[in-house]
Amino acid sequence: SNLIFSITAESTLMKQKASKPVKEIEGAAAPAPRGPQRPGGIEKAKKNKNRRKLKLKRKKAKKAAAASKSRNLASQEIQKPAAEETKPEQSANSSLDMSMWESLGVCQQIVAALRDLGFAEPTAIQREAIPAALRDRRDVLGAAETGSGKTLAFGIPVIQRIMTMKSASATRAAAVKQLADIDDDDNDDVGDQADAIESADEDADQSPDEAELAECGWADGDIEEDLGLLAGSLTELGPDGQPVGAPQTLAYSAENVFEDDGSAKKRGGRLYCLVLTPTRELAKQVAAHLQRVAVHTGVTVAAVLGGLSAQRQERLLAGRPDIVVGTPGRLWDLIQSGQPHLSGGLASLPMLVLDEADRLAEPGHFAEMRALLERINANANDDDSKATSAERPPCRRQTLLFSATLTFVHRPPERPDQRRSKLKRMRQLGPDDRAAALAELVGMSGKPKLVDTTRRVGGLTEFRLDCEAKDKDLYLWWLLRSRRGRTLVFCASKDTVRRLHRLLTLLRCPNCRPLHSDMQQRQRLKSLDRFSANPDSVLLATDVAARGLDIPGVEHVVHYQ
Ligand SMILES: Nc1ncnc2c1ncn2[C@@H]1O[C@H](COP(=O)(O)OP(=O)(O)OP(=O)(O)O)[C@@H](O)[C@H]1O
Repeated sequence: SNLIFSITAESTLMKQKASKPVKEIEGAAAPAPRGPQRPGGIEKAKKNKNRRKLKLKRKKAKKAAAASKSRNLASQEIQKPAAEETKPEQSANSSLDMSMWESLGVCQQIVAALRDLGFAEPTAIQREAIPAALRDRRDVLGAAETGSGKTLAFGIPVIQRIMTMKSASATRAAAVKQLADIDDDDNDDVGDQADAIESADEDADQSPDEAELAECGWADGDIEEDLGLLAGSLTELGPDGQPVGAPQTLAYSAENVFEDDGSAKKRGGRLYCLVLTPTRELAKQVAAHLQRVAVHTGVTVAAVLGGLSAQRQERLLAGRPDIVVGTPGRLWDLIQSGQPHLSGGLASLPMLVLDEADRLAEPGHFAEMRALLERINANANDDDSKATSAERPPCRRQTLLFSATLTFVHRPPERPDQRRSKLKRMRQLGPDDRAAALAELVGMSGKPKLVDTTRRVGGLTEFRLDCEAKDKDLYLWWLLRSRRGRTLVFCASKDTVRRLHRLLTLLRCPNCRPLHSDMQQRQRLKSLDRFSANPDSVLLATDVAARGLDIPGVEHVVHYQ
């Protein structure tokens, strides 16, 4: 049958090929007969030549007539087929309803990129974190499981806030230019002028300088290799923050970064955001993700990775990307070596992101992360003191911390002096207190917005019941009496399972069965069967015995600790 199929397919193809030219010719003119040329038949050849000329003339005349006829037709009608051809590709995402993003306050340039990616709706963590970070400018502590879209939950507010800050800085620069152009001796508002000029000077100080770049070892050779790590788009923004003209996708090159007419200097600027990730791979992934969303915004992103040579890193950072993504170790090395974009940028860093903070808090990373945080926080404090002296506008840093779980604060980093007491204190904290403790560690300002979608996975609701040890049995009994449905009670030891089984049987708790590793296999299977078969039953189990069991329809899980 394979053979038959293959022949059928081929003959269909051949038929199509054969029919196509026929169809085309039918619509135009009759094909010229292609007979074999007999050598020596000059007369005949001449006749044939004349005939071909005549046919060519007729064909041209027909074509001209058709063209003039078509000119008289409505232009839309002529272009219709071409438009229809491109339509399917364009309409794939253009029909998406992006109103949910808009309702979160996401700007058009970012919505356009999300549309290109086919992301019609925000995920749960994005729905909650974006307005808090973007509209309310709050610090955010976000917890959501892997693959839930955490990168854009912090990435969108970061990119959009940078757009706003850059636009404000462009407005200031324009104001300074205007002021410089006006020769106004009677200007009362001298203070304002001075402020505007000062901020313009700050901007100018942060522009890339070619001599500085040369010092950093910039050479034309490897520029192409860097393109994948430093990319973005260029959209000129007007004073109102809206794009002027069509967005241009940028492929960075030597020309458009350093040898243009000065626009590169305008583009390169301060460090707006530092994103810390625990691994190189994640840094690369996060940077790529942010770049895709920033494609129409003019915001630039660079990943500083452990595997890159120091020279290449210097070159990347010499481009003064708005966002730098990297691991704490590598970033700390660069800061210590005095890398100007990073060291200078920390002095008044507007935004800080900790991605996968639970892993960043592990001992392997924590020493460097703490050093980095201390440096950033020290600078922020310096900045605050300057702000009060009215030399500069106050710059409150916004911190966004995301993690797969917030439970990592159970395992705080080693602090030899306070180790025991702090551990003990953390264990006693509830989720909100834990978040607050973490916020304090990172140096978050105010009360951060806590967004934890892990507590709501699949409609799961988690409660904790605090009580005296002597009242634990009473509360368990109360729980089992007040909540009907299949209930699994995890116990820490076999002895507890035995004791609770005896107690609950005495208290006439119905359909209560034990499960632990000292039981015979037959008894264990019986307990499991009864529990699975009865929708209103209780299984008292050690976590070792019950691990990996897949029992459908469990209504309640109790951790008897
Ligand atoms: N709103 C959305 N709609 C559809 N897909 C999305 C949306 N947001 C993110 N994604 C996609 O979901 C995938 C997971 O996103 P992301 O990497 O941000 O998750 P994560 O929570 O950070 O996971 P991890 O912990 O593994 O890093 C990515 O491929 C991303 O492109």
